[in-house]
Amino acid sequence: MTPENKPLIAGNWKMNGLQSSLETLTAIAEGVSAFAAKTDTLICPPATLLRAAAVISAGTALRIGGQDCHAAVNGAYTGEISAEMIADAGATFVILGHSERRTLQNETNGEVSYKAAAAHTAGLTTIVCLGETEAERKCGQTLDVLGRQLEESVPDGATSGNTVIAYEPVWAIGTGLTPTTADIREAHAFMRAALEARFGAEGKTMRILYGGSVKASNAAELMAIDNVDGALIGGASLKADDFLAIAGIYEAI
Ligand SMILES: O=C(CO)COP(=O)(O)O
Repeated sequence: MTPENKPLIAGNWKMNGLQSSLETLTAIAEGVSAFAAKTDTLICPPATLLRAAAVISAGTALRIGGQDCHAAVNGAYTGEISAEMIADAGATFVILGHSERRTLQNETNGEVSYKAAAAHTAGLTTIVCLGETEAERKCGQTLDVLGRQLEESVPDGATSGNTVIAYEPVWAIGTGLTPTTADIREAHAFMRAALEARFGAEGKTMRILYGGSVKASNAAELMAIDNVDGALIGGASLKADDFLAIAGIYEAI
């Protein structure tokens, strides 16, 4: 990582969060300042809370992101949200290609790449998610899948400033299961090499997060693995204490 690229602890609230959840966001925004010298922090709430979250976090170290955007700048796309709208709400990041979207919305690598290019144009930093299914892992295809997803989902023009990769094995999401340390090390080393081969120095410093059943009890061990530059957290980001416990682990390192 470059000096300006600290580890990133990011929370994905998925389809969770009402106006009352802004109390949690406020507690997180207040709490992360203690770790800001060593760690970047981000919460991606549902779209309905984006603007309020951006207002609450303004002036704090906490960054706010969307969970998806459309590839088009604007137009007749009922129900969709553009990258520019996310930026206009005050957010600076967007998660793209999450496996829940790849699976439920049949989102393809190509679509993720178009969305990422649109997000970069709007000035957003993208978190491009990838990861193998349980069946792919069992067939020994994990690295092939990661290589293809990286190649096809990350657009040309990606830099260490505008792009973060998140490795989220599909079978580890919300299950309490995580890959072994050796498996994560192998996957992240493989992705690092692929990013360097394609993006040179930028690929060397692009952050690669691990996601999938990250909790306060396993975060320190997971974040200590080579080429793991932070975490993308689902369930454990919904409670301020849990999220802050994870965001604080770099203080001890
Ligand atoms: O999908 C995830 C984050 O994007 C991970 O979810 P969990 O942390 O709940 O396993």
